[in-house]
Amino acid sequence: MIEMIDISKEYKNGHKALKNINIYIEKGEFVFIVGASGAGKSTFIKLLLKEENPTAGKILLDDRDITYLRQREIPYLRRNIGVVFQDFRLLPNKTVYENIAFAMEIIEEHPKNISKQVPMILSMVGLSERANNYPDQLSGGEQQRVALARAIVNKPKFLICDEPTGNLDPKTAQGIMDVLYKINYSGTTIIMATHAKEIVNEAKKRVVILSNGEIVSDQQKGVYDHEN
Ligand SMILES: Nc1ncnc2c1ncn2[C@@H]1O[C@H](COP(=O)(O)OP(=O)(O)OP(=O)(O)O)[C@@H](O)[C@H]1O
Repeated sequence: MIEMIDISKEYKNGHKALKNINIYIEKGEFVFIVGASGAGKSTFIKLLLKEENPTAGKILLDDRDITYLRQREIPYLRRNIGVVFQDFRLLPNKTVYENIAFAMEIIEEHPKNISKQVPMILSMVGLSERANNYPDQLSGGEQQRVALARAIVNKPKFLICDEPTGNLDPKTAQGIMDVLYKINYSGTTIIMATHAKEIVNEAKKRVVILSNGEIVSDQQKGVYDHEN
């Protein structure tokens, strides 16, 4: 589970990006975080990834207080949280296989596990045929599948996605969503920040709406029908 208790974030320039956020995300949930540009979605995600610290409140991850972590405690978090961004962020000089394997190498997985796990994940995201291609030889949708494979190869409990379909056409985006639903079905908790109304409204999942740094709606099988 992830829990935020009375979380606020004020940036150094005095801007209050999040105000008194209270949210509890159960293991296995799929949660959309939506809201207009500037509503605080990226800040919410940065707090979970420990890229920013809150100015008030508490964050719990599986009952462990992660509000303030020391540098040496961050790897604990990174093993539990996979992450995917709008712009894929693949390593251009590594093949698809190597990009995914690299995520396992940095946590010092045994080479035997790597050579077993990477082909399995590639098959799960439908990219077995592309293992030896480089990122610039792939379509946007394929690159995002590689990013997804890399994010889940170490079996994190949580997958955080920041606009994962933002650079993709609707059909390709739907393909990415299908992979995300499959990952969620296998037990991974997913938190996805997005502007993609159609995807949110079709999904019938939990929808949390942020507006000016506050949660203004939090509904199971929710919809995102606000203007902008
Ligand atoms: N490092 C920063 N310093 C000061 N203000 C910031 C910083 N990062 C974000 N903000 C401000 O905080 C508010 C929330 O920003 P955030 O990036 O979380 O919004 P968002 O909902 O993700 O927007 P978008 O959909 O455009 O990515 C905005 O008004 C933004 O200008």
